[in-house]
Amino acid sequence: MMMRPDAPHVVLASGSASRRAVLQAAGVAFEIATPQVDEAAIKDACRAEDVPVADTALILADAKASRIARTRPDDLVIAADQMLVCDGAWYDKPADMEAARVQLQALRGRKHELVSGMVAWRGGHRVWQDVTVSPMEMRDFSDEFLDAYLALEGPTLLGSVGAYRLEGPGVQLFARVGGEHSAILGLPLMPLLRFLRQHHVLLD
Ligand SMILES: Nc1nc2c(ncn2[C@@H]2O[C@H](COP(=O)(O)OP(=O)(O)OP(=O)(O)O)[C@@H](O)[C@H]2O)c(=O)[nH]1
Repeated sequence: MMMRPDAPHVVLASGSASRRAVLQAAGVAFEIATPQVDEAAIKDACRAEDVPVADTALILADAKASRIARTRPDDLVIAADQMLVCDGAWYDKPADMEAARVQLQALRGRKHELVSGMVAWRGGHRVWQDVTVSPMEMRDFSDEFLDAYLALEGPTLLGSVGAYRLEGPGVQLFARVGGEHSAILGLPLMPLLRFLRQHHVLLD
């Protein structure tokens, strides 16, 4: 591992397999803790109060990190939240495959943004935050393509805010994608790794 010998214990407060895989592949040693947070209720409240999408992502990430940090004051707790915005409308992880179809048809042929908020907590408070925006543009794919994609990927799509997985055949949905690959998958590594080096977790 690329960890400093005196590194604090790192905890990823997430139930996302994609985030876990991204951080593991980057050579960071960490423990997983899955926070119980009613994300939908927080999102609804933020939407009702016209909270900007980037602030909403940070509020959600804070909710996850603080739940875990409460019992681990000495650990470095990292959490993230990813919002999808298309022409001002917020989209969430689809509830079922029909919702995934409807969502992909809504995003087809249009631009959308993935807004990822990340926070780090230590000693009972936030010590770092980052917001990364990934500009995405879907091509105007056919219903025949969409049917084939949904049949191929199945329920794995329900764990993704966009109802797609860029790292698989989902890449065929796009005309162009912007920013870091890891940011699209839900954990922007460039800002996070920079912070981990600054916070004496990773070797510089
Ligand atoms: N595999 C994959 N996952 C994606 C992609 N785009 C978005 N996601 C996932 O979509 C999810 C966004 O929803 P969030 O509410 O931020 O996170 P979550 O899945 O609830 O997980 P928590 O961190 O526990 O909140 C994350 O798990 C992202 O990793 C992608 O292209 N590929």
